[in-house]
Amino acid sequence: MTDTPGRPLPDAVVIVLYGATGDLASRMVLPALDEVRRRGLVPEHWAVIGCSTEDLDDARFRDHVAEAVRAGGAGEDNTDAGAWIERVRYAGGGFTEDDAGELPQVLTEVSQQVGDAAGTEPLLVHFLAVPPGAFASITRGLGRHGLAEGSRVVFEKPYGTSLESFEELDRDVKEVLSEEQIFRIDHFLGKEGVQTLYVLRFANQLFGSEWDRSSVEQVQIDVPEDLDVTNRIRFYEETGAALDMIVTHLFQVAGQVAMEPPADLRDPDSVNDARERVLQAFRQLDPAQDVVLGQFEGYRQIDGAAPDSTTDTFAAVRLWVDTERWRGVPFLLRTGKRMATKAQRVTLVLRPPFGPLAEEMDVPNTVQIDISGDGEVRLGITVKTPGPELTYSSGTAVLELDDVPGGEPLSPYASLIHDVLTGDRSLFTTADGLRAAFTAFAPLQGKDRPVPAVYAPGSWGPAEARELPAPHRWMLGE
Ligand SMILES: NC(=O)C1=CN([C@@H]2O[C@H](COP(=O)(O)OP(=O)(O)OC[C@H]3O[C@@H](n4cnc5c(N)ncnc54)[C@H](OP(=O)(O)O)[C@@H]3O)[C@@H](O)[C@H]2O)C=CC1
Ligand SMILES: O=C1O[C@H](COP(=O)(O)O)[C@@H](O)[C@H](O)[C@H]1O
Repeated sequence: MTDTPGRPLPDAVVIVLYGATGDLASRMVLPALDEVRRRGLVPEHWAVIGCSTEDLDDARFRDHVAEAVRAGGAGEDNTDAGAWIERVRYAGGGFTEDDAGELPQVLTEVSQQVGDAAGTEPLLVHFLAVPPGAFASITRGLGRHGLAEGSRVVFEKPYGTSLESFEELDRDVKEVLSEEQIFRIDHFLGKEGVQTLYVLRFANQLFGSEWDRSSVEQVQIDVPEDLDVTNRIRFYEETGAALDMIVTHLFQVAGQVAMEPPADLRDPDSVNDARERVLQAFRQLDPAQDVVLGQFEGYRQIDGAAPDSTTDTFAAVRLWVDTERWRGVPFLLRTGKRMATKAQRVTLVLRPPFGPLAEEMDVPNTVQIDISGDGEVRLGITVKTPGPELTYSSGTAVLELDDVPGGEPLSPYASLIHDVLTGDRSLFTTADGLRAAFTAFAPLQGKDRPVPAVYAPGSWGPAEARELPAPHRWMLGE
């Protein structure tokens, strides 16, 4: 078992996974539960209960878990997974305020077993991998059926889709839970590359001393995807790229880049506070100057899309962070579906050097952090071209994080689940942070929202988006 320094795992835990047969639970959460188990990041005494609407028995649900874990890529030698899966229980009938289904009975049995074995009452974790429309009803149910007290509750995204719906949901949730019990997931914050951002900055004077407007000309947070949306068209028609990615993931990553130094990096509240506080300095987006939306050609022909749909499948924005550190430095955020490539990169574009070479450098230095997969740090630097002449070449030095001695990257969901178990809230969004994010984003949900420009599938999005990073280009392409 591995505790976060200063943050022990509880002696015993029971995790209830709501929506246990759904897509997210099957593809992400169940494999991540096995990952934390394999890595020794769960207490000795732990159990999982799946809760969903489907009519299954324990045996059939265990088959489902085994298949999810196998498909999640645990590897051929994951033979001991059977031991925990054999203890998994299933509670059918769903769970709402009015009808708790089979859960109370199953939970009583499992808590008793785990508690007896551990000699202490287990911590109860509720993981809500259910459609957002069910968040409020399940939370009220936790209160009404006596399952809220002392528990931790994980909410999937989106926790609200506008400032108003966020406030309404948060009001409902807070009638039952305190802020300290609430863990709002943004899985981008669990990525190794995103977590390395502040360590890179605060542990290395080389970067820490330059992490402001005196050295950084612009910040790019670029997440192009080549994915299609055909299999998620209902969700996509209601959401679009900006709401799905910008106000959620990319704003949080921007907060991670832009935050002021936390008082104590080992204190989750202090880290969380620093990141979420800077969101309050995000200026409201200006749709006329700073936003380009796009829709890929052919989107409206997808079965399920409205023939006159104005849903955005691409969004690029120029965000301004009104703090002393970042005043005047554009944060350029871009994402879209069916683009030329799939990548996830944060780039700090540095100002030209002072001194004798200032006029000669036409390729800017960059600090790049790849936040996909296990993460990578890349330094775009200029060196003397080896040879007899004094000429210059730009190159990239790459550090893959899984090559770091002792490094064994965790997937984002495994990392965040471990944090829930230890009660570390540093990588979870707060109500104040989300309020600030939705406030900055609100102009994109009003009458001034731009009409999406059409772009060719497989491209870098609408041509208009090329202007946003001027005088530079999007570092990943076009
Ligand atoms: N899928 C993904 O890639 C991602 C999903 N998310 C978020 O994860 C959450 C789940 O999404 P996803 O897995 O795709 O959705 P799914 O529809 O695939 O799964 C949700 C499951 O929850 C069940 N459910 C609904 N209400 C209840 C209830 N009251 N009690 C117990 N179970 C219930 C549903 O049953 P039934 O079908 O019978 O209603 C369904 O099995 C959403 O908040 C989504 O926004 C976030 C990021 C990515
Ligand atoms: O939440 C979401 O994230 C994915 C990208 O996630 P990643 O695991 O590939 O980093 C995105 O494709 C999806 O539209 C969005 O809902």
